[in-house]
Amino acid sequence: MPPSDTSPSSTLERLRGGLVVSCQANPGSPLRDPYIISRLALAAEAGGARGLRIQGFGDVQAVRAVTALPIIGLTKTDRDDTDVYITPTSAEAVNLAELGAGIVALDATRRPRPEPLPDMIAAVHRAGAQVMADISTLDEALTAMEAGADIVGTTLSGYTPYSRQLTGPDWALLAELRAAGLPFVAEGRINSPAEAAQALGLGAHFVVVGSAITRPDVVTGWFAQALRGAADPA
Ligand SMILES: CC(=O)N[C@H](C=O)[C@@H](O)[C@H](O)[C@H](O)COP(=O)(O)O
Repeated sequence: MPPSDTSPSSTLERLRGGLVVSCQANPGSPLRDPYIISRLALAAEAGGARGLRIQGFGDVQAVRAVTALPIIGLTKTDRDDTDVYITPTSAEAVNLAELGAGIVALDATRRPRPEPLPDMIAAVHRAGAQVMADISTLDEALTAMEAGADIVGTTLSGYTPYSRQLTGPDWALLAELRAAGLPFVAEGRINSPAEAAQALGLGAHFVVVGSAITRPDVVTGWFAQALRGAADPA
C-alpha cells in the first residue's frame, strides 16, 4: 500500500506558502529513470519541499510509493496534431489522479487542443483530484478559472510564441494575476531562493522550482557557459 495523500480538497491548502520541487529529467538525460526521480523526490522532501511536481505515469508511481507529499502530476506528450503537450487528454489526466496525483497539471494555453478544457477539468474533478492550469498569459488564466480550474500556474510563459520571452521569471504576469484576484502558482525559471521568496511576496499561493534544484545537467550548462571566454588571459 503506497503512502496516502491527504483528502483532495485539502491538497492545495497543504501547499500554501510552500516550495514544490519539480523532479523531471529531460529526454536523453542520464537521470531519466523512475528510481532516480524517486530519489530526487526524497532529497527534495528532506530539504523541506512541501510538494512534488512529477512527469509521467512511471515516475508518479515510483514517487507515490516512497512519499506521502502531495504530487502535481502531468504528462508530456508530443503529438503531431497539436502543440499542447502538458497532459493533453482526459485519459492521461485521470490516470495520473488514479496513480496518486492529488493535483493534475493541464495545458490551458489557447492553442488548438485535442479536448475542450472544461471537459478535462470536470474529468479530473470526478477522479477526485484538483486542477492546476498551466498558462502563459493573463487571458488564458481568466479562461481557465472560468472553465473550473482550481488554480493557475505561470509554467508556460515563454513557451508559447505569443507570451513574454524572458530569461528569468515573468514578474509582470505574477503582478497581473494578483491584480485580477486569481489564485496562482509561480513556476518557470525561478532559479534562486531570493526569487522564490520574491514570488511568494507577490502573492503566489506556492512556488514551483525545477531545473535549479533537480537538473544538475542543466545547471552545469549554466556554469560552463558562464566560464566560456571568462578565463584570465594573464
Ligand atoms: C515549460 C515546461 O515544459 N515546463 C515543465 C513543466 O512541468 C518543466 O520542464 C519545468 O522544469 C517546470 O515547469 C519548472 O520550471 P523550471 O525548471 O524553469 O524551474
